[in-house]
Amino acid sequence: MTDRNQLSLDVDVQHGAFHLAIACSLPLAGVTAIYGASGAGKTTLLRCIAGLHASPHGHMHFRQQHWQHLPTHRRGLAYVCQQASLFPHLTVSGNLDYAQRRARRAGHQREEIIALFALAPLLARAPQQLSGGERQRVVLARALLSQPQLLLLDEPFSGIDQAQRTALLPYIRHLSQQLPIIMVSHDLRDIECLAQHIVHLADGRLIAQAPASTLLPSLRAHSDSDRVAALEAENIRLRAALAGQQRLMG
Ligand SMILES: Nc1ncnc2c1ncn2[C@@H]1O[C@H](COP(=O)(O)OP(=O)(O)OP(=O)(O)O)[C@@H](O)[C@H]1O
Repeated sequence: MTDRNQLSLDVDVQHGAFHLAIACSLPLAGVTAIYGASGAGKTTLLRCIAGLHASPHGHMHFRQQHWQHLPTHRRGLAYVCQQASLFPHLTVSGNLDYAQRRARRAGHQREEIIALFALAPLLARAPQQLSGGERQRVVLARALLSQPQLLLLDEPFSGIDQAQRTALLPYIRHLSQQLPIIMVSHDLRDIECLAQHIVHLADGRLIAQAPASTLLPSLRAHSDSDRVAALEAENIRLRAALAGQQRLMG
């Protein structure tokens, strides 16, 4: 049996040529960030936790419950995928009502959630009338209406601009004081702002996991040198293209 405050997992998933094999225990407090480059397997790992990818030979324990063979809807979690959408034909209020009707337990906290996400002025609007940040607040509120024990967020800031991102951060920080969050991100700024613990993946493998304060300095140093290398490569490409054009023009 595992610690009550940990999610312990051992997953092994093959997607064509991609192989994810991860065994670790994640703290169930605050925000745990799953970090890595594009294609590292972050979303695949999150979907395994959600029960959306089967890993028949592994194991998964959440607060001493066996999750290995439990379907998604019985795990008591909420999963907010990248660019999660709202029903376009329903207002914000209608979207929340729909989620509440589908919740397993009787929802008594609708008003609380509306206040928490400052949604009162938006209730009568259609999803098309919301900014990206407002839409994300509704998506998070909708996820919370199911009263989850764990919230999974896949790139919660994708598709929204810097100002909206800054406005959304305190909502997620506040939520993380109420329930554990596991968040996928490839952006160290988000992780710095939110995460207490980091799981670093590369090519489907666990590279490191540690408290954010321990791991962030080395991740920052790596990401700076990656950025410099990418800029240099772009510079070389542009100079070669320019030289080619000059040759063509004689
Ligand atoms: N259903 C699938 N079938 C086949 N290959 C898949 C499937 N899902 C993901 N992959 C592949 O698995 C690898 C990991 O994908 P995943 O989405 O987990 O990476 P990621 O780290 O979340 O990347 P990103 O940051 O770009 O979203 C990728 O090479 C992807 O093409």
